[in-house]
Parts: sequence; structure tokens; C-alpha cells
Amino acid sequence: MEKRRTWGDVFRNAWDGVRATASTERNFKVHLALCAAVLLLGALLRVPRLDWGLLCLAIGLVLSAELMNTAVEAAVNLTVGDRLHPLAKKAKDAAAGAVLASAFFAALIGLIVFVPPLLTLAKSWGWL
Ligand SMILES: Nc1ncnc2c1ncn2[C@@H]1O[C@H](COP(=O)(O)OP(=O)(O)OP(=O)(O)O)[C@@H](O)[C@H]1O
Repeated sequence: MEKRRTWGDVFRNAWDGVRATASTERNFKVHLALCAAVLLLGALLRVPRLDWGLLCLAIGLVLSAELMNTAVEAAVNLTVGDRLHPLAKKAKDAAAGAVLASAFFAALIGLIVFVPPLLTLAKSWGWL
């Protein structure tokens, strides 16, 4: 009988997926760096609790989309190998589109959260 996977196994496999994606996917590295910058800026500007919630949602959305994109690419490559196929293109383009959509709305959230306190700061420093 097949050995039952423990919660530890489940989390280890999931973490392996995050680490493998972080070490091989350039876009994921870029998004990780941007997420770190967003968290730093949020802390420096002392954004309110609700805004932290929005930022965490945006970060989770973008990183999840990147991980799903990597999963789709790997599954498609496994299936078609080096062959070109319109369905492979459709799957990869849709997965890339999911990353684009999540990054676009995350950027909107960033603007909504950061522009007002940055404007206030700029006014208090006499820049505006
Ligand atoms: N087997 C295939 N058949 C048809 N079109 C493909 C195939 N593989 C890739 N493509 C097209 O080439 C594009 C780029 O594919 P690729 O596998 O290089 O992904 P990528 O977006 O460059 O990956 P990464 O996120 O790692 O930069 C896809 O979005 C798709 O339009």
C-alpha cells in the first residue's frame, strides 16, 4: 500500500517548488526583489493595517501567478517536448497573461497605497 504523506511532506514539496522556481526563473527573482522593496517601503511609510492587507494580497497574487506560470510551462514542455503546437502556445500564453494581469493589478494597489503618503511626505519636505 502507498505510504500516506504527512503534512511535513506536503509542506516540504511545496517549499521545494518555491525554491526551484526562485533559483531558475528570472521573472520570479525580479518579482521577489520588488516584493521586498514594497515591504520595505510600507514599513518606512508606516502604512496603516488595512493597506498592509492589500499589499500582502497583491504580493501573494503575483508570486502565486508566477509559480502557476512555471508549473504550466513545465507541464507543457513535458508533454510536447521540442514540438511546436498551437495548444502549447495557448497554454503558455494564457499562463503568462495571468502573470501580467496580476502584476498590473498589484501595481495599481501599490499606487493606491503609496502615492498619498509619498505626496504628503513630498509636501512636508517642501518638494511640492
Ligand atoms: N511548444 C510550443 N509550441 C508553440 N509555441 C510555443 C511553444 N513553446 C513556447 N511557445 C511560445 O513561445 C513563448 C515563450 O515560451 P517559453 O517556453 O520560452 O516561455 P517564457 O515565457 O520565455 O518562459 P519564462 O517565463 O521562463 O521566460 C510562449 O508564450 C509561446 O507563445
